[in-house]
Amino acid sequence: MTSPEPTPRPAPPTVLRLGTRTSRLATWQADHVAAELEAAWPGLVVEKVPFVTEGDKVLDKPLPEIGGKGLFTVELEAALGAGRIDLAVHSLKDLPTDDPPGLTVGATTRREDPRDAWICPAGGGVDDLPPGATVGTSSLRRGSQLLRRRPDLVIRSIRGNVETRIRKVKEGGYHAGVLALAGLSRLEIEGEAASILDLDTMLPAPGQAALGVQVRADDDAVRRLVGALDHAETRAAVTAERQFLASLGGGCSAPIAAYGTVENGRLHLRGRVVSLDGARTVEVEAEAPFDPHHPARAGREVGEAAAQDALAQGAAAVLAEASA
Ligand SMILES: NCc1[nH]cc(CCC(=O)O)c1CC(=O)O
Repeated sequence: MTSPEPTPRPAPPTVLRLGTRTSRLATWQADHVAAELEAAWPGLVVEKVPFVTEGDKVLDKPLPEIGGKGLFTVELEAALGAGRIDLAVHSLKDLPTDDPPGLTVGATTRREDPRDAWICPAGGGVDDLPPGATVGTSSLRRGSQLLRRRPDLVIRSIRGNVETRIRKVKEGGYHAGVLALAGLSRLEIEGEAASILDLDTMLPAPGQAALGVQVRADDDAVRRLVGALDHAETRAAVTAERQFLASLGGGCSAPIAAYGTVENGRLHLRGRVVSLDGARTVEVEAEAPFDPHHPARAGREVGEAAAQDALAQGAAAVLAEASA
């Protein structure tokens, strides 16, 4: 009996097509991933392919109203599935927790500062706003956490990319706004923040401040290349956060916050579900040993445990109100 010749490993492609949105933030993120890939794999060339998504086009409606998961991602995912691009770079928090068929997150890059920044021309923080002040945010997570601290505030939708939202607040339509600090630092405009919101006031969105590099699940060559950018501690933390969200049945627009950290060999998760009026909060914590070789395993376990705890404390009722 003759054993078959071993199949030679296909040579990695030397040119990768990277799909990205075209906002300044998305462009920075795409350039960052391209540079990291080219640094990790000498000889590799990454070409950017620009996309305009539904979320970029519809700017006159509040995000939760347009609804729909993957508002900023579906066009890229379709192109990736069809083989028109080899990888897609997203802000991980914009990426729905369920992988579309045939796609997977090949890398979660090292997370930056996950906190939210307070944009307020008058300076100060949440406690310094006058009674009844208006805050611009389209995020139910941000709006409900603000009302939890300051029930008198008026939350109003604000749309547009990072720079547009800062401009709208400065023009006086709102007393303040909330933006991810990571977005400001990538654009080198942290100076626009009046202050940074502490985690007790404003727990971040699952995946905030990490990038997700999406690839075809069966594309071993690209998975190997992109895998070099995967950061194990970030992978564990964001897997826990995204599992918490998924197990609670929430999408990116649900009033669900979560923040995972790895310290002293343990993965720790804080999760929070807040009613839209800020009156009811379910707060949970969970942890498990962190194994750098299987970071996602602990992540799923911790996220699921935290979600079950939240459900036992009535999270479903709090969320039902939000989706009604
Ligand atoms: N939904 C838009 C979006 N997606 C990711 C970021 C920030 C960067 C990040 O979290 O990685 C932002 C802007 C914001 O929330 O202020």
